[in-house]
Amino acid sequence: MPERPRPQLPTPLRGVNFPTPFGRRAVVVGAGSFGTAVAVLLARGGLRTTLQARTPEQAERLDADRENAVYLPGVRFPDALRIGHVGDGLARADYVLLGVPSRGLHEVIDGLTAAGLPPKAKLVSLAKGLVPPDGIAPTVMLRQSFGAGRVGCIGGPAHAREMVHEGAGLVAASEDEELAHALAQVFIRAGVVCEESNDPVGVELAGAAKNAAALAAGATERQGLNAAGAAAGHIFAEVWRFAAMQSPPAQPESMIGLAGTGDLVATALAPQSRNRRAGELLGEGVPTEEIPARIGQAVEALESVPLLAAALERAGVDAPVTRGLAALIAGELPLEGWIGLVRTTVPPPARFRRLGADGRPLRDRWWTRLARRRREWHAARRAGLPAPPPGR
Ligand SMILES: NC(=O)C1=CN([C@@H]2O[C@H](COP(=O)(O)OP(=O)(O)OC[C@H]3O[C@@H](n4cnc5c(N)ncnc54)[C@H](OP(=O)(O)O)[C@@H]3O)[C@@H](O)[C@H]2O)C=CC1
Ligand SMILES: O=C(CO)COP(=O)(O)O
Repeated sequence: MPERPRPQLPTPLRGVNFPTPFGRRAVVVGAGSFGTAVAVLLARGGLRTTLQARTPEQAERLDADRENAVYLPGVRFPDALRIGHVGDGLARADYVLLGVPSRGLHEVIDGLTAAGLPPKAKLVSLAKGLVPPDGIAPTVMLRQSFGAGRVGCIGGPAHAREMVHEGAGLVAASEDEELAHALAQVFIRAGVVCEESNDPVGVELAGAAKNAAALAAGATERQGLNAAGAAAGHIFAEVWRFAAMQSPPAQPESMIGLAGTGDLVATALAPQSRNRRAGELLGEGVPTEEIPARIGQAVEALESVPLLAAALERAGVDAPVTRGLAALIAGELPLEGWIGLVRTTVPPPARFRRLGADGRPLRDRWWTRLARRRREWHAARRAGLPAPPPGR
């Protein structure tokens, strides 16, 4: 695709002026399609950027070709973009962006200090999945080791190739305002819209939910588009209930804005979407273990959905559709059972709460709680799934 002139986007007006990050050093770890695309933008946006491939051989190839012929063919590297490999380490980096799929993040995060991460360097996850084995959001894992002020993530509709040539709708999220602003400024300078958010976990859960919802829709679309839409809607609502329980609670804007609904539409409509395609293959009866090789790239939802379902269950969230999708992926629920589940699940009704004299909601009456529990028990039984945890 030829390079087209990129729009000059205005830098958002703001009350606080932070120093501009231009000229500082960024390292992108992971030279897949998204890591490569982000590195191209950072270099274009004025950061002194190095893209680190996994091996010296891969790095040599990328540098000789000045393009990533495996993961992002046809995108020429800017002259300013340097190429290296993870063995080069991270000394002198101001920003380290992690462009590896979530299943590899644990290993990469554990190795950051040994790789010479400078004490003030900021860490930014690009992943849209959860980190095994506990299924935690990447920025939660990063903040446990490095503190919330150094950590951020990127979300939003951003297919790699289109982002480089035409733009995307990015969200830069961090609990640190300066970091969110600095990242957004670099992307805007590179010609790509980027919203600033202070809700990194909400943005990450929105990204994981959209991949799960796209896979669910793909697995259901042959049976009917209403069913596909219902599958996606149930999953969004179930993950949202979990997101609202986080500390600090996720914000609704993360789920309904660019990072959630916006990215879901981009993924569901994209002919090249890996997550939706993986769902379609499941719907055609292809066994889960054959799907990654057929797609040839990271399919986040295949690994994140089981982690998401377990996390929702641990948190006591009623999530029959996410649980059913995990069971479909594990081969424990046949396709007909999955479709039946999607077609018959009724979301919990709104809670019409009685208010006490102090204006606070009173606990539900015992028969209301019993009726809710019976409904959930019957839904699980119809789908052939274990009964949901009691006590909600
Ligand atoms: N592609 C896209 O359009 C978008 C992707 N994302 C997210 O970005 C993340 C990465 O996805 P994407 O780039 O598409 O994935 P790809 O499958 O295209 O590439 C993954 C890359 O990560 C490398 N890698 C894996 N483990 C390591 C490691 N331990 N050290 C160094 N490199 C490693 C792989 O190297 P090797 O080739 O050696 O295996 C490969 O280069 C995912 O979470 C995805 O959801 C987000 C927005 C858009
Ligand atoms: O996250 C993406 C676009 O924002 C890419 O989604 P797929 O991995 O399904 O292609």
